[in-house]
Amino acid sequence: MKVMFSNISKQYKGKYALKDFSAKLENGVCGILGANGAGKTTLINIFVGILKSDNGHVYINDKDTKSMGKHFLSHIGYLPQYPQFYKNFEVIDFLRYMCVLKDIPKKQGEKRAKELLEVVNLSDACNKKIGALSGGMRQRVGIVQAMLNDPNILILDEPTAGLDPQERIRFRNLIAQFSENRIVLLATHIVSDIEYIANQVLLLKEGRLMKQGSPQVLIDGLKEKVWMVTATNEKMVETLQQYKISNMMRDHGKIHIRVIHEEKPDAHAVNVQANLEDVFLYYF
Ligand SMILES: Nc1ncnc2c1ncn2[C@@H]1O[C@H](COP(=O)(O)OP(=O)(O)OP(=O)(O)O)[C@@H](O)[C@H]1O
Repeated sequence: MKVMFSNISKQYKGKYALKDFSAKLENGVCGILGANGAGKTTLINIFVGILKSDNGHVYINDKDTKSMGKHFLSHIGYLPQYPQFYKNFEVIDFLRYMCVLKDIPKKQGEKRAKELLEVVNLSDACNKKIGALSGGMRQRVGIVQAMLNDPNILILDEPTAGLDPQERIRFRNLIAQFSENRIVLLATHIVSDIEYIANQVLLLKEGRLMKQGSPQVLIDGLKEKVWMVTATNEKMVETLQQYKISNMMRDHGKIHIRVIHEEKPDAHAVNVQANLEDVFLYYF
């Protein structure tokens, strides 16, 4: 599978939400990482056809999606940022309903729904009302509905918002599992959602693509730019004012400060291994 975004722009009231966005995606997990308001949802909405761009094109396997008509949707599975569920529906009835909307034949849909519920470990909740599920279980129902039509592009907009750490890890593992032979496009501002599973990361800032690459390539770009400074209270204030700080920890009366800076911030500063969170802070 190949997806190409070509020079996509979108303005709201004269302000760019997305400007000349171009990128190529291939099979695997692609994380779109950006702060609030960076343009992630705008990009996704344009991709799935909810929103029209002012300029630009999206291509799937070199075909312009504008020329693909309804057929385009058979490629797509989509979990929106704020999915709406019918709380009084049982899980299985909701999935049957989604099959109807997606034009999936009854028998095939039923089989697929049950298989997917098993994969996401929700078989036992099949006849539970959606309103009685936890946030994490509801998100898993969301991913099942997105996968019903066996899409080769799965699009997830902030899928782990509101999940506890255990559910977040479970969800992350599921996404990694679903990324075999398909493109998973995952928008988030939570670095840990993609740090370990993304093959490619797109850093989006104020509607523009700042940087793109594998997590390792992005991390390597910060080589010798992340430092550990051990400080006293007095020096801590000075360091906080002067530098970008990615972490701070007090330990036995000392303060360990993680500084992101081009040059050694202090004679005793020690160079440390960068991580994706440092990359995020460096560019934002
Ligand atoms: N319907 C709209 N009308 C006006 N401005 C909008 C509209 N939708 C989005 N915007 C603006 O476009 C910019 C990009 O918004 P978008 O929702 O795409 O960002 P995001 O990265 O998804 O943010 P978040 O992480 O908060 O969901 C923001 O400045 C936002 O205020």
